[in-house]
Amino acid sequence: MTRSSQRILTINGGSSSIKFALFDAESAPRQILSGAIERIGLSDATFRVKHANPADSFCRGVTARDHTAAVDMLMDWIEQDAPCGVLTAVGHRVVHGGPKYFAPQLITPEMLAELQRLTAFDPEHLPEEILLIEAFRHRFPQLPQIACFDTEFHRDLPRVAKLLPIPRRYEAMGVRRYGFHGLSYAFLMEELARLGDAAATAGRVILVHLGSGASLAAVRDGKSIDTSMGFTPTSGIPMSTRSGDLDPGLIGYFARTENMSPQQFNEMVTMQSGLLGMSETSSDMRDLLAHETHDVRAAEAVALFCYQVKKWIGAFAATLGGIDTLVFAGGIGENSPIIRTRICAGLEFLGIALDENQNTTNENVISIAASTVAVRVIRTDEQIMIAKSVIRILGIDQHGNRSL
Ligand SMILES: Nc1ncnc2c1ncn2[C@@H]1O[C@H](COP(=O)(O)OP(=O)(O)O)[C@@H](O)[C@H]1O
Ligand SMILES: CC(=O)OP(=O)(O)O
Ligand SMILES: [Mg+2]
Repeated sequence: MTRSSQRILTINGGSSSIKFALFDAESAPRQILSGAIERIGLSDATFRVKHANPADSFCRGVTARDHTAAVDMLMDWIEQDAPCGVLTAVGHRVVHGGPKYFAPQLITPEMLAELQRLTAFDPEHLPEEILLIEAFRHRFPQLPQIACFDTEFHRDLPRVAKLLPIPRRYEAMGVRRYGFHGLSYAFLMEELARLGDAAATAGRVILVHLGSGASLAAVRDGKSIDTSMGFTPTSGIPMSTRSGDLDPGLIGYFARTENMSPQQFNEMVTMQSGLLGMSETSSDMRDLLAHETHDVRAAEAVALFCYQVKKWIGAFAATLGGIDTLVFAGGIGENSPIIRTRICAGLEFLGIALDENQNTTNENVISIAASTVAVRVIRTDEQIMIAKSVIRILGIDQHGNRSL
């Protein structure tokens, strides 16, 4: 088979979107296109593709009433229209692997059965991710599929950061802190190393991933030593629609006063809270920034978000014994100077000082030269991390040939 004809598809399935990318199947994968089906389940769902060749790029309204319809649409497009070549493998981001799965690996029927069992660990991500894997298996039964777990980066958290202060017996059932956004964090650490930031291998780094889901990681000498998300991705800082950490007493309070069931509580803290819950208008940070001057709810949502991120940076500075490098990533972290300014305001005592000109234009380094902390903005890329794992696991060489 010729070098250019083989492709790897990477998939990042979320609760209302399927993001994907196509790569050349080569030892150093090159992205050919990226795309997404978004707003699945809503009347204004879209299917968009971004390709180096504008003629192959598009964004169109589609009917995608659920994930089954959306993945069928994606597979039809791959079979019929995509500048796809021969699909060699599919790599999936799988948010939770529970206590059993961390390293990227070939998806087997046994793993799928175990992931089904684990859906209680992450009912917001796993059911859709399993559905996507099953759909590809059904349509392309010979195609190898690889799972890349978001928990791997935090696999060796120190014991004190893994434990939950609840009765000990639950730990044996896998109830502990895991941490997520690991593909993004692994990419950021590779980028730091590539940029020659010494803290990437020997130093104290705080990674701040602010997307729809958002979390922070404290990294010492290249290893995650704590992270803001725990047992599920609902914990930590407030997010687009997730609450982040809450007083556990609320569960009993709402059960008594509102007759709220566990399912309703879960729905509230995952889908109706965070920026959306506080603002009562939007889960999108851009909307809130546009309305904060005339809508106190938007202003308070933004203020609480920045305050919580600042608090976690302070906590992780204590955990690490100081900071050498602070990295902002994710849709908010990469694109919003005002949010970065508000988060960093008052952190001068830690050695963090932003260069407002550099910050305003989203430069790679946004701290002043005299700042003892290098503050960076890095465009994260979870898809390339998946593609690299697929290539490694299938033993694909520089000519696109598989050895495994
Ligand atoms: N220029 C911007 N200013 C502020 N927020 C932004 C900007 N661009 C994107 N965002 C925010 O980024 C978030 C989405 O981040 P992203 O990493 O794309 O999410 P996902 O986790 O779904 O991949 C949204 O809240 C969006 O408002
Ligand atoms: C782990 C997680 O929160 O993922 P996402 O940001 O895609 O929701
Ligand atoms: Mg995300």
